[in-house]
Amino acid sequence: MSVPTDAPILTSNAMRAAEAACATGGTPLADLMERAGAAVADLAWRMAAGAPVLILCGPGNNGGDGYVAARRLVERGVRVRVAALAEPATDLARAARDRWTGPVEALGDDPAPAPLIVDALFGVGLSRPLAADLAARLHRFAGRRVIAVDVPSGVDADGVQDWAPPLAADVTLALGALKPAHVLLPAAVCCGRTLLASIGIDAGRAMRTLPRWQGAAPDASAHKFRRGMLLVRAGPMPGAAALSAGAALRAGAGYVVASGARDVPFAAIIAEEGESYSRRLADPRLGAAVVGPGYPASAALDRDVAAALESGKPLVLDAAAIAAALPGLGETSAILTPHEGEFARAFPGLTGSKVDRTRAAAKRAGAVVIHKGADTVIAAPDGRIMAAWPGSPWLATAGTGDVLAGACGAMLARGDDAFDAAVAAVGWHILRARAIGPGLVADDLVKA
Ligand SMILES: NC(=O)C1=CN([C@@H]2O[C@H](COP(=O)(O)OP(=O)(O)OC[C@H]3O[C@@H](n4cnc5c(N)ncnc54)[C@H](OP(=O)(O)O)[C@@H]3O)[C@@H](O)[C@H]2O)[C@@H](O)CC1
Ligand SMILES: [K+]
Repeated sequence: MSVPTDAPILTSNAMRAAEAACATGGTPLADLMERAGAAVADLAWRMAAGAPVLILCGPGNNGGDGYVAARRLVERGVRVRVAALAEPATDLARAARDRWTGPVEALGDDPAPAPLIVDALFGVGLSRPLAADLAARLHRFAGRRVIAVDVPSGVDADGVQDWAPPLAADVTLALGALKPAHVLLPAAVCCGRTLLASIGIDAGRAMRTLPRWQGAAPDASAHKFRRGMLLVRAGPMPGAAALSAGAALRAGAGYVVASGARDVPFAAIIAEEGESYSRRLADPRLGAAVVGPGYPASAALDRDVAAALESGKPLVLDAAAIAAALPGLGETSAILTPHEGEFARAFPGLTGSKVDRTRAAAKRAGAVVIHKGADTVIAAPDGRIMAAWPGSPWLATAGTGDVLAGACGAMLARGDDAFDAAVAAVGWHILRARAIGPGLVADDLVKA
């Protein structure tokens, strides 16, 4: 499973607007469909490696792409069958159908398979779940190699509904831009490897996939305070704060103080017990503070969060500290790192896809939100969105959230914009997890 890095993502409405803008700009929609079909044909030609191909065409423009691909494949000498679910229902799809001169089978009850199936039944126009009888017909192709055109038919491209597609894809070719379904569970796993054919659409940069993480080396004149001084506050489970502090050092912070922690992973971390927390918060060299790892809701947490807010420093707020801080967050530059349960408690009443909900939460809080999970989404209050699918399945283990909070702190402490800091921290976290791989425990992310 993979998606292209730093690639645009559009909802189906935004996709239609981008299409319309293309048409207004002088590129007829038929040209877009021709480019889409050609890209599908090119991929199918490579994947088929000489074997026959069966193209399943739906009634809309997704089916239109299928007819174009069929014509292009035959031009390249591939044996192609086309099976249609219904007559084309759009002018564009009809025109594409008319230019396909081969036979069109009905997609009946017992369709003969082929080594490679191209699923061009439904794309962003799906408006309801697939009928059970169609799903049963498609199940018969299970085990064949499948290319999904734009999205696997049956998934909600916007990622709002969790409809399951009957036929998961080996490769999904997204057209124009990725859609939320390519980067959100449960649909993302059904897409297999997602590729993008940009087909000349201007998709903008507001919503994207994570860029490849490139840790810039500190500049030659860097010293420890310029690289960022971070304060991590420990609660009743100080091991969590120790992980955060260790991660912050690993992620590039120059100087890390763990207030209230005893056993820290590196001698370079200043572990302080006693009453120095407020004094440390007032240190003019301090770049950022982390509160929340290993710190359940309590009066003590409320006091520590209030002191952190009072300091005016950029903050990373994790776990119970998120709900504790929200009422007083104001203009504070902050990164909030909730997992699904914490998100639901901190931001009740939000609807839509994980992208929609995270965007709304960031706006409501006036802070950057990292909505953690296997399909992590990062949102800024100004509408920027970054999707981190696929992360690493090995990150689903205790303590990795504490590590992420520390990495966020390191990036914030060096003066990054909060969204850029969150993106860099998530990228760093995933890259390290992938490098370690099977059997990862959170300590490895810090120590390895
Ligand atoms: N974006 C771009 O730039 C480009 C986009 N292109 C392509 O166009 C695709 C979008 O095309 P699209 O809008 O025509 O919708 P599409 O997904 O083919 O389906 C709509 C049809 O399905 C029907 N229908 C819906 N649900 C159903 C159900 N459960 N069961 C049965 N029927 C159902 C629906 O009928 P209705 O809902 O009215 O009953 C309608 O007839 C896009 O994904 C990409 O592949 C490229 O060609 C070029 C450039
Ligand atoms: K499809």
